[in-house]
Amino acid sequence: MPTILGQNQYGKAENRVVKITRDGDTHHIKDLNVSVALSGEMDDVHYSGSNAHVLPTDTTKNTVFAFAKEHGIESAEQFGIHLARHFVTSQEPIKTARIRIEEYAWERIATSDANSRFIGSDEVKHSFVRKNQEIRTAQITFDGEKWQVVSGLKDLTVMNSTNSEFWGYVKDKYTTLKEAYDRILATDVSARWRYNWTSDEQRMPNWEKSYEQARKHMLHAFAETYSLSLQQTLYQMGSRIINNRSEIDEIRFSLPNNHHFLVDLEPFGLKNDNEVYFAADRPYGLIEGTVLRDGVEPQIPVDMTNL
Ligand SMILES: O=c1[nH]c(=O)c2[nH]c(=O)[nH]c2[nH]1
Repeated sequence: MPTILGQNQYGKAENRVVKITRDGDTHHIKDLNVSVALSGEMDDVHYSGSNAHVLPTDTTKNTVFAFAKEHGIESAEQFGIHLARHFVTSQEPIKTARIRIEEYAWERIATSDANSRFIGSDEVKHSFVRKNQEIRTAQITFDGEKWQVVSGLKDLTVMNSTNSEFWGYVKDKYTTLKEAYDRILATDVSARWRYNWTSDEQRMPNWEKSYEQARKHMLHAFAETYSLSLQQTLYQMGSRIINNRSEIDEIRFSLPNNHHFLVDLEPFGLKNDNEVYFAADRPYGLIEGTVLRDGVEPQIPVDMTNL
């Protein structure tokens, strides 16, 4: 045969499942985008078209919705673990399941405003505004023995309006950038972190707490680092998480440097004393890197933070 089949996987991508949990008249929302990718003994379907090993992608979609009802959605990670375990243990030919999840967060609309027409009503218990700050991500992979859980977030937009400098860099004949001793540092954080939990189902991390803590540590490190480069800030954010969270061994960041250029106001006879900036959307610097616990092998793919 002149050709052979290489890596392959299949499943239903982007199942948008919204689960409302009713606790009396107080409701809770979980809003997920779930992508299923299965792989295993799938040579025949590719070579001859025999579907004998193929669980339809349509079934994987139905399973996502049925599991939301049967198991509930405690956390993105826990939900992904249920799904991955189900596909690998219920279907002989399926050897590995990878579940990718994006979670969109919602928060209750606060109605403490004295003028609110909702005061005294039940509205606050079932009215939500989508938190547009960040999207939470989770990827769960199970091969029948070992688990790999990589959680993360994207589009977490942050800015320091001072405490950032950039100078002392290489200058060649094309360099025009002026050294900055007080600049804006802004980025949209995309991060993926890997848990060292791989097998003992009795000792799973607390996924919700771990996410909140990882997010908190990266934000605190961003705010507290007096930055000489975004690269330095990246390392501080990662090492703060590794040092404070023993369940996390590796974290990878993709950080666009959202440039803010001082606007020349001289033509209008005005002095710009680091007050008025042009926020450029492109091109942007792109600073990416992994921070690891010492002695640990990296496993998060280089491109994963761009998903
Ligand atoms: O924090 C930065 N890192 C760079 O590598 C870089 N390069 C550049 O032009 N501006 C910046 N800023």
